[in-house]
Amino acid sequence: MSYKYFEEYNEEITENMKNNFQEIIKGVGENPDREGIVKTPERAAKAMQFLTQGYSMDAEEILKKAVFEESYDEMVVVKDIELYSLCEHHMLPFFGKAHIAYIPNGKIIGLSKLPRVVDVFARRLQVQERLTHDILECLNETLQPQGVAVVIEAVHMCMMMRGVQKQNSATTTSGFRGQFKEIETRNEFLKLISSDLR
Ligand SMILES: Nc1nc2c(ncn2[C@@H]2O[C@H](COP(=O)(O)OP(=O)(O)OP(=O)(O)O)[C@@H](O)[C@H]2O)c(=O)[nH]1
Ligand SMILES: [Zn+2]
Repeated sequence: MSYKYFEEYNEEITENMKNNFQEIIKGVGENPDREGIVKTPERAAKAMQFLTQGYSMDAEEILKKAVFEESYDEMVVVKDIELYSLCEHHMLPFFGKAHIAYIPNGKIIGLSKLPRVVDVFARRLQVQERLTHDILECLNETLQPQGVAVVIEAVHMCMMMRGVQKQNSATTTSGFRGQFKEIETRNEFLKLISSDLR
């Protein structure tokens, strides 16, 4: 994945976060001056900014750059869009796949913009439900399609590495607007995302 829209780390934020990560390193009982760790606060500060870069992105701006007038009015499905996010409760990763479909209403969107919109909202502190909803509403408002659907399947490290420590449970969330409220359209979408075709 390339991040054309993430240009530079903010020096002041990096410095502040660096100091905080130094405290965390001390807190876990490590020596912050140990050779392998001495640069870790800065690396972690930069990693955290990368992982939350969605706050400085505007999804509608990204989408608007690639909206084309077109009379195609069948379902468009982009499935298996990998996503990485941080849960807002523990700041631990959750990750998985998003599947998106829409039925155009005179306008289509450049295909790459759908994964970009997923990243804009995933690269924040999130819960899976809100992530699903954010993507859905953004596409609905920007494209005003005949219908839009989003399904996200993800696993949460906060449920795997700690807490209940369940390694095999995955969470599915979904949202449907417009024609996808109709069972036949919804089923067609669900069938398409469960096929093995790539
Ligand atoms: N609905 C939802 N819950 C989430 C998500 N990510 C993490 N959580 C949950 O957020 C909840 C926070 O609950 P708390 O009881 O405040 O925190 P906790 O004591 O760390 O909870 P445990 O994880 O059960 O140990 C937990 O149930 C997590 O599983 C998410 O994306 N959606
Ligand atoms: Zn969590």
